[in-house]
Amino acid sequence: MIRVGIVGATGYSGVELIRLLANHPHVAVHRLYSSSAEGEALAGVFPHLHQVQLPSLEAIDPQQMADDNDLIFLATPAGISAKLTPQLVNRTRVIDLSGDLRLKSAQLYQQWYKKEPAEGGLLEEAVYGLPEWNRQKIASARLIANPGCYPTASLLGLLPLAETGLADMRSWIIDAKSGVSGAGRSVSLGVHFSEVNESVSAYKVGKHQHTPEIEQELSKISGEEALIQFTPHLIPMTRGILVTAYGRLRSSIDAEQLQALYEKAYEQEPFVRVRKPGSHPRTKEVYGSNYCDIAVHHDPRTDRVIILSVIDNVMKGAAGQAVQNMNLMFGFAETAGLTQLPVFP
Ligand SMILES: NC(=O)C1=CN([C@@H]2O[C@H](COP(=O)(O)OP(=O)(O)OC[C@H]3O[C@@H](n4cnc5c(N)ncnc54)[C@H](OP(=O)(O)O)[C@@H]3O)[C@@H](O)[C@H]2O)C=CC1
Ligand SMILES: CC(=O)N[C@@H](CCC(=O)OP(=O)(O)O)C(=O)O
Repeated sequence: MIRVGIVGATGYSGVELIRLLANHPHVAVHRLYSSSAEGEALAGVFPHLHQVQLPSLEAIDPQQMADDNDLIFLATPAGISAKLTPQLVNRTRVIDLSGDLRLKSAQLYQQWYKKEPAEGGLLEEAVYGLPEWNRQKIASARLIANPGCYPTASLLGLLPLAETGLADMRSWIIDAKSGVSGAGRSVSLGVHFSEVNESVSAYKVGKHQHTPEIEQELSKISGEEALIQFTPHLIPMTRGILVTAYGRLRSSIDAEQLQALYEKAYEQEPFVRVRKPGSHPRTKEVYGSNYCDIAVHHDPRTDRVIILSVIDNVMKGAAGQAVQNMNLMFGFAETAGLTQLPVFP
């Protein structure tokens, strides 16, 4: 059994990590840390955890945290990991769920997150934790930058095409919709029930912090500079992301070839399911699971490729993917603790 500590256990990704790790065969949830509720029981924050055996919330003390845990998950807002990780990484392993360590360029981080970047050495060392495309590096890493929720759905959808060199990497428009849990648990007017319910809105148009992350990873795999148009929308539901991506190819490919390309790319992957032609995945069909479901279409009239990709933002978009990364880092079965089927209906 490895000893795992979670910082940010009182948040949505943190409590989802607990749900997954409570049933993990090789993990003990050893320590929980909080910046606001030290000394309290987690069940005081989350009554659904009443009578579940869990450690109480402790103050954040990096020295002690490194001594006490084989792995620390940082399920904290942007800006925290940049400060905590340098004190942890030489002494324990770290999986950061925030955006602090995903961008290799400190200047891009500053520009899109409007915060002080982590030191250069950390940005260089952090391994981008998208297992389907970076499995080997993850397995030997001591520091993982867990991908963002929108990038996870977008990249799993686009990378098989990006890899072939067939796609025009400056032509892609990514239209994405997210449930409200993507914004985390803290209260704000933007996620107030009466403002979100029965309404759909775009936000951060042309300014969303996941834009450079998606471009960075598309560029890495395609070998050319990707430039995307990314627009996120908020939808009145709790969990789920639907990405609809539109792009052009440099040379024509028919629908059967496109389908075969995706089926081959993901045939060995436990968590990516390529749908049959004509099927349109719904967020409900991955709810509560670590699956990403993808469908690919070619519209011969406009000569555009349309990719649909759905995930549960708290699972494959955050905690589920973090557990998948942990499994790889520690040599456990990749699916350990992650075999839940989607909750349906
Ligand atoms: N929700 C989602 O779908 C996704 C979230 N993420 C990322 O994961 C991270 C966590 O997100 P999420 O769980 O939604 O966020 P929440 O807002 O739900 O929870 C974040 C937690 O961080 C802790 N925290 C706040 N300030 C500090 C601080 N100064 N020092 C230490 N801890 C602090 C809080 O716990 P306490 O008060 O107990 O310290 C809080 O409960 C974020 O970086 C987010 O962007 C990534 C992908 C998807
Ligand atoms: C619905 C909603 O608000 N979603 C959040 C998801 C991003 C997130 O979780 O932040 P990082 O991945 O950058 O850490 C947003 O759009 O900012």
